Amino acid sequence: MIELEDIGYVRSGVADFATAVHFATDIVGLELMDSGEPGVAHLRSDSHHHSLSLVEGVSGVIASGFTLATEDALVAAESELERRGFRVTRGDEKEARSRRVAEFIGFDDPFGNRIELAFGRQTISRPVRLSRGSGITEFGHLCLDAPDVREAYRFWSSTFNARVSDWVGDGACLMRIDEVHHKIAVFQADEPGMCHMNFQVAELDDVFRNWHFLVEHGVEIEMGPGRHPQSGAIFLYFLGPENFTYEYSFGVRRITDEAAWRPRFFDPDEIGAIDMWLGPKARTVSQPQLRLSDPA
Ligand SMILES: CC(C)c1ccc(C(=O)O)c(O)c1O
Ligand SMILES: [Fe+2]
Repeated sequence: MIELEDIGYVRSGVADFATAVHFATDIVGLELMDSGEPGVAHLRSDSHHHSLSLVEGVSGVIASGFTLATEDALVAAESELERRGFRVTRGDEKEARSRRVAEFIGFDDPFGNRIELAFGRQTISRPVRLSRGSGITEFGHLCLDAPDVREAYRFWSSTFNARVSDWVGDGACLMRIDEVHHKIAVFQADEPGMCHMNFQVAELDDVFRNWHFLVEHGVEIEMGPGRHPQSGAIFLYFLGPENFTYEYSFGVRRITDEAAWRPRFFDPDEIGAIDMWLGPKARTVSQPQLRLSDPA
């Protein structure tokens, strides 16, 4: 069993680099860090150097990064994954530098999502300088696509310390690795990919201020504002360039009594299964418009 310390970063390829960087900064509000690498933009949301990297090239998610607590844990994880039959590669110095980590390994999960495990992620002491007043406080969670969500849960819970917090039918599984209701989610989709990347905001008002801002700037709102019955968070999903879905949310539940928590099963065909406010795009999970990464 490999103990994930935290979620770390998303690395995503973008064909139109300038447009994607403009969106991540001026629209989403992330801080653009000086990467020192042409064609790579690091976007900061919290005390870490970055949580999103945009890499000029082929469009689509490159990897999802997680942190481990120690170098020994990384070495042990490498052996453990190899023992389980995964082909593990170790990042070289240049690649580690680009991720602002000391060391990392990478492998493909059983569905084709590239996963990286890192040790020694860089912390920045000065406060974040958000590009606009979006109220972002941290990278909240990432949601991966997989064709079989139950199978994905089996992978995450048997390989890592991921525990299911809630299910939405067979369509979505929300998993925690610490007290936060979920930091990893899996959403049913035919292909591997990134369903969405979530950023927490400081107050409820930020969700609504951001909503107005996004609408005024012609950004496609995919769902919300609404409230998830699972984490209890007020959410807003919107579509960035190259089909990259962002989510802002506020007020995610913390599971403080680990022994007492029982995962709940929400029926995707039930009204309000993922939005207690019954917003137009969120009546049921089985509706095709909830394919967050595919707005068509
Ligand atoms: C619809 C997706 C998978 C979803 C469902 C529930 C929550 C939550 O409770 O916060 C999410 O963040 C989601 O992204
Ligand atoms: Fe989410």
